[in-house]
Amino acid sequence: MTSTPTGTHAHGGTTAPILELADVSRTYSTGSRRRVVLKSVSYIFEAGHMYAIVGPSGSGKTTLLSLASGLDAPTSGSVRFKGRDVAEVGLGTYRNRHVATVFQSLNLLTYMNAVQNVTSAMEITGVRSGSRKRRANELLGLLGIEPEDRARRTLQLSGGQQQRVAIARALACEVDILFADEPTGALDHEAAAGIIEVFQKLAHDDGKCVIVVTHSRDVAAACDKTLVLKRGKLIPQG
Ligand SMILES: Nc1ncnc2c1ncn2[C@@H]1O[C@H](COP(=O)(O)OP(=O)(O)OP(=O)(O)O)[C@@H](O)[C@H]1O
Repeated sequence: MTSTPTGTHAHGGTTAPILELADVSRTYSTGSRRRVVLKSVSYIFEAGHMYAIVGPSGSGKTTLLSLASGLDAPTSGSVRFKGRDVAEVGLGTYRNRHVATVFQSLNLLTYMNAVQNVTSAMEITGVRSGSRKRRANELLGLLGIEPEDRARRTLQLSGGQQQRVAIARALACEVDILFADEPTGALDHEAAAGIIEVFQKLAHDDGKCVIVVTHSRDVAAACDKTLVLKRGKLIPQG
């Protein structure tokens, strides 16, 4: 999809640079061995767009997501949110207030039920207490979690249901950027299509920036832009 000079795109929403990777490198050192996973990666992500990051296993996709979401800091270069270095914003503030992440490992609180998982995340991001439970139920419903399953501890839910609860939790945070690492990995075709539709609405109707790491061709095809990570470089396709 192409942006017009006025900052609108084909879906009618506005676009604006929201996240910038500026000359970002990440090196891991284990013993005497140094491995450069990202080499001076620069890219500007815009609000209102959905991006796919693809690449071979071990190419550094999760590393890139960790840096962009403030979980990890680059060895050199900077990650900028709305023009400010996230180190200056504070990694904790950036993670809690401005971005939400669906991890491959989901990180659900398994002793809590689905609704509690969603509302506890809202508490951290400062969503008004009066509306939390209603919004949690709304999102879980949207993602196909039935009322009786919402009250069960997430440990008792299937892998696909847990993945959808993790997505509901991320959506509940009302942040500017949503990161997701293989968000459809545990889902069948129909459920995956539903998730993709939710992500597209989030980008195109609500003006969020959605960045998805995926091995799925279907997910990549549904995104506005695909970026390939290969030999430490991030290469836009098309
Ligand atoms: N904490 C770490 N310490 C040392 N090396 C690491 C660390 N995290 C990742 N690596 C290495 O960095 C490289 C990139 O890993 P990363 O998990 O980012 O790749 P990926 O593209 O997400 O892989 P996959 O598609 O298999 O999930 C790999 O060689 C990995 O072994």
